[in-house]
Amino acid sequence: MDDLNSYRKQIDEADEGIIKLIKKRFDIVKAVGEFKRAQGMPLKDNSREDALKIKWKQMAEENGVDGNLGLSVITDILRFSKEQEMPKNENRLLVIGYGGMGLSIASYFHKHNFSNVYVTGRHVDKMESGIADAGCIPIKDPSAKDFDTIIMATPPESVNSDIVEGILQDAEGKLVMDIFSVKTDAYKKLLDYSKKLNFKYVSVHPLFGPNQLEDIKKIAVITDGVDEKLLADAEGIWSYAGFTTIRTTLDEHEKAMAIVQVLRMLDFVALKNSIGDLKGSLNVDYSKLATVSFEKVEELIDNLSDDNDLIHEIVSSNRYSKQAIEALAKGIESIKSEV
Ligand SMILES: C=C(O[C@@H]1C=C(C(=O)O)C=C[C@H]1O)C(=O)O
Repeated sequence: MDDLNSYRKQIDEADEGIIKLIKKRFDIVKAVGEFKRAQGMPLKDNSREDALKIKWKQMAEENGVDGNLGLSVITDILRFSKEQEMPKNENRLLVIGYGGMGLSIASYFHKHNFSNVYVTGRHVDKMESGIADAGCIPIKDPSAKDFDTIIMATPPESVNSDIVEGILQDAEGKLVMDIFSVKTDAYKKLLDYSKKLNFKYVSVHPLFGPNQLEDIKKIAVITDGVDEKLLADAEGIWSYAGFTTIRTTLDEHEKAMAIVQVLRMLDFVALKNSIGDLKGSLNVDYSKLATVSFEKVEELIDNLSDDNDLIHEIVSSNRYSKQAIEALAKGIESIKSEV
């Protein structure tokens, strides 16, 4: 037993050494960050990062450690390293809406260098602990005057609600962004408001769901009628936190969503219905023999079919939905003739 304790003591010492060296590395990275900012250089340097990854893999192997472990350690270090380099962003963000997307986005901003992230909503008092757990500040009856940027993480129909109207009344000169997945009625209404109330309006669409923020964080930014300076300001907010922004026109977004959202949703609904039908007519319990791939597909279908309102909203508001339905029907027809 004494031997085990003595080994563990040595392991603990080695671990402490690792942490201390990581801290030493972060301190140097911070200094690099200050140097680069003073020089006006970009903080991230992809070629240096690639070279480090190759070097760490080699170094690990030369020291009898699995090269993949070396690679995975430096990849993690680099991820945190850039956060060390970034100074806190003092932009005062107000997120309206504490649903899945609102809270995920607010918490992501908080975790990635934004120090002032406030969240509001109709029953914000009931959500105070959830919002605080996400590192953000719950606020009741906020005034837009106290913020720089307002992100509307609410359903599109909220543009007609007293709470949103109340906040926007005071938003003159502020940057307002919605994250609606369909850019039709609510988008037009916000556009009208922005002209009447003189706020800066940029419409964006996160191309991920509330539980997917650790993966790819792509955000579509609608460019129609937005000048370059305002576009850059809006993109700057997202990219500071590590989101990737993608410029698109309203029409290109609609067309792409006819495939990415409408076609996929209809296809899944059709698949769900036909799985049910075939299960009935064959009278088989297929689930016990389901493959991993099938289970993945079923999970996607289940996630989607929980949200009939969303499907309805997306399908009914996209002006290319009819074409998507025709394409789907044609796709099935062509299978029939091939088989
Ligand atoms: C510290 C630097 O800045 C960033 C952080 C790096 C690191 O942690 O090693 C490497 C490249 C940059 O993305 C640098 O350029 O050396």
